[in-house]
Amino acid sequence: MQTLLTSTQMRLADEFTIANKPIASIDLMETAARAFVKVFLRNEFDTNKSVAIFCGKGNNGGDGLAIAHLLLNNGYENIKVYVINFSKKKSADFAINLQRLDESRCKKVVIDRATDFKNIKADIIIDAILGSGLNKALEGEYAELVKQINNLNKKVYSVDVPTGFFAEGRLTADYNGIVAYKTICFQRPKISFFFPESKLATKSYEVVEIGLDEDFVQKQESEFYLVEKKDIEKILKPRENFSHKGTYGHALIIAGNSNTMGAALLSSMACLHTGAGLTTACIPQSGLIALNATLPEVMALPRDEYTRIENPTKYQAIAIGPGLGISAEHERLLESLFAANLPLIIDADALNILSERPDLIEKIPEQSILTPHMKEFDRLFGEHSNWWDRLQTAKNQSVRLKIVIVLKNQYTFVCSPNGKVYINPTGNPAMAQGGMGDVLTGIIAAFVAQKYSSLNAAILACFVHGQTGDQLADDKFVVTASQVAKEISGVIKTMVP
Ligand SMILES: NC(=O)C1=CN([C@@H]2O[C@H](COP(=O)(O)OP(=O)(O)OC[C@H]3O[C@@H](n4cnc5c(N)ncnc54)[C@H](OP(=O)(O)O)[C@@H]3O)[C@@H](O)[C@H]2O)[C@@H](O)CC1
Ligand SMILES: Nc1ncnc2c1ncn2[C@@H]1O[C@H](COP(=O)(O)OP(=O)(O)O)[C@@H](O)[C@H]1O
Repeated sequence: MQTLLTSTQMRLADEFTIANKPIASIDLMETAARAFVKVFLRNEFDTNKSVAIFCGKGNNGGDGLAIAHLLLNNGYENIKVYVINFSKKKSADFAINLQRLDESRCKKVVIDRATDFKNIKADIIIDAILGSGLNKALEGEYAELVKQINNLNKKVYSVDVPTGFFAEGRLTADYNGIVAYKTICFQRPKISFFFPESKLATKSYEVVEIGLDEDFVQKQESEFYLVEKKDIEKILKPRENFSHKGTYGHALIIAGNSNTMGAALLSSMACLHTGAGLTTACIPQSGLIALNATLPEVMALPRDEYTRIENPTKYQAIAIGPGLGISAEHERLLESLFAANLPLIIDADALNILSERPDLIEKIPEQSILTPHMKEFDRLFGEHSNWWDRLQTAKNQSVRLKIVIVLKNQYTFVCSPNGKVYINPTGNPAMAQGGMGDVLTGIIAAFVAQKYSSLNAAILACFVHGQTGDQLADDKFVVTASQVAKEISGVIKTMVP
C-alpha cells in the first residue's frame, strides 16, 4: 500500500530528506524539475513549440524556473518565463533559481498586476504559480490571473498541483483555479485527485519520484492508503492440492426479482468465476429457468414471501440486495438475517431497505460489508454536498458500526473499522454501465466464502473487478458486466502466487 500524505506531511518528508540524505534543498528542487521535464518531454516531443512558464515566488515557482532552464537545455528554444510578482515574499530556492535563470538566455517577464498580462501566443503553458503551499482559495490578482490563463484555452501542464487546487480536504463546485490538461505531481498522488470534483482541476495526473526518503514517507501516520498490485498478490492465496469444493466455501446470493433477475445472475456468475466452492442463488420462482439455463453450476433456493434462510451458518458468505426489490417480506428477511448476527454483504435494495429503517442500521452485524454507490450512501447516512464530507461520514460510520463500507466510485473507497481508507486505483469509465455493482457484490461474496477477512475481501474484490474492466477496455469502448464476470478468473490467475 502506498501511504498517501497531506501537504504538511510532504513538507516534513522534504525536510527529513534534506536533513538525512546527502542532498541540499536546491538539488532536491532540481531533481523534482528533472522528473517533471522527463514526463513533459515524453508528452511534448516537438521542441519547436513555444512554452510559457508561469512561476510564483514560492518553491512551486522555484520548480518552474528550474524547469525553464532544463527545457532550454533539452532543445526547446522558445521558452518564456512569467514571474508572478504579487507578493513581496520569496523562497530561498526560488531566489537561487531566479539568479540562475537571469544568467541564462531565457526570456523573462515580471507580472506585477493581473492587468499586465497580455495575450499569450505560446502553444503550451506550464503552471508553477502556487503548489501545495496553497492556504486559502484564490482571490484578487491571483484569481484574475488564473481566469485569464484558463481563458486562453491552451494545453496547461501543472507542476505538482494545479494552482488554486487544495491537495486534500473539501473541494467545492465553485473551483476557480487552473484547469490543467495534465498535472505532473511529486512522489505521491494528491489525496484530492481521487475525488470526482478533481476533474474540474485536471484531466489527468502522473506521479514522478523526486528522491524523497521513501521509508519516511511510507511510515507516516495516514488515514489514506493507495492499494497496489503487489498488495493483492500478497493477499491472494493459491488453490491448494487435495482441496475440494468444501475448501472454498458456500456463498448464498439473495437477489433478483421478476424484472431484475439479471442482477441475481450477474452476482452469481461473478461469485462462480471468483472461486467460491459452491454458490446458491436465492431467487424468485420466476427466475429458475433463467438460472438453470445460464448458470448450471449455481444451485437455486426458490424465494417466496415466506422465505426465511434456515440455518444461515451453513453458508460462509451471504450477500443480499442486487435487484431484490423493496417489500415488507424482504425487510423481514433482512431483519431475520441480522438476528443471526453473521457478517453479510449488503448491496442495492437491501441498502435501500436500511435507509427506510434507521433502527436496523444499528443492528448491522459487525464485519458486514456495505457496498453503496453515492446515492445509496446518501440515502443511508444523509445528503452530502461534496465527496470529502461523504468520505468522512463513511469513515466514521465504519468505525462506529464496526463494518466495512465500500463507497463506490471511479476510485472506490474501502473504509475499514480501524478508521483507515484504502483507495482502489483500478477501473475505468468503460465500466460505467448497469450491473457492474452486482458483479462486484458477487466477487466480494466469493472472497468472503474463501475465508478472506471482510476488509481483505473488499480490497481484493474492488481491485480485481477494476483490473478486469481495465484489461477488457484495452480494445473496447464499453465493457459489460457479464464480460467482467466471465473474465475475473483469468485476471486473478495472473496475480495469484
Ligand atoms: N514538499 C516537497 O516534497 C517538495 C516540494 N517542491 C515544490 O514546492 C511546492 C510547495 O512550495 P511552497 O511550500 O513554497 O508553497 P507554494 O505553493 O509555492 O506557495 C507559496 C506561497 O504562496 C502563498 N499563498 C498560498 N495560498 C495563496 C493564495 N490563495 N493566494 C495568494 N498567495 C497564497 C503562501 O504565502 P503566505 O500566504 O503564507 O504568505 C505560500 O507560502 C510544491 O508544490 C512543489 O512544487 C519541490 O520543489 C521539492 C520537493
Ligand atoms: N468510471 C468508472 N471507473 C471505474 N469504475 C467504475 C466506473 N463507473 C462504474 N464503475 C464501477 O462499477 C460499479 C458500479 O456499481 P453500481 O453503481 O452499484 O452499479 P449497478 O447498481 O448498476 O450494478 C462500481 O464498482 C464502480 O466502481
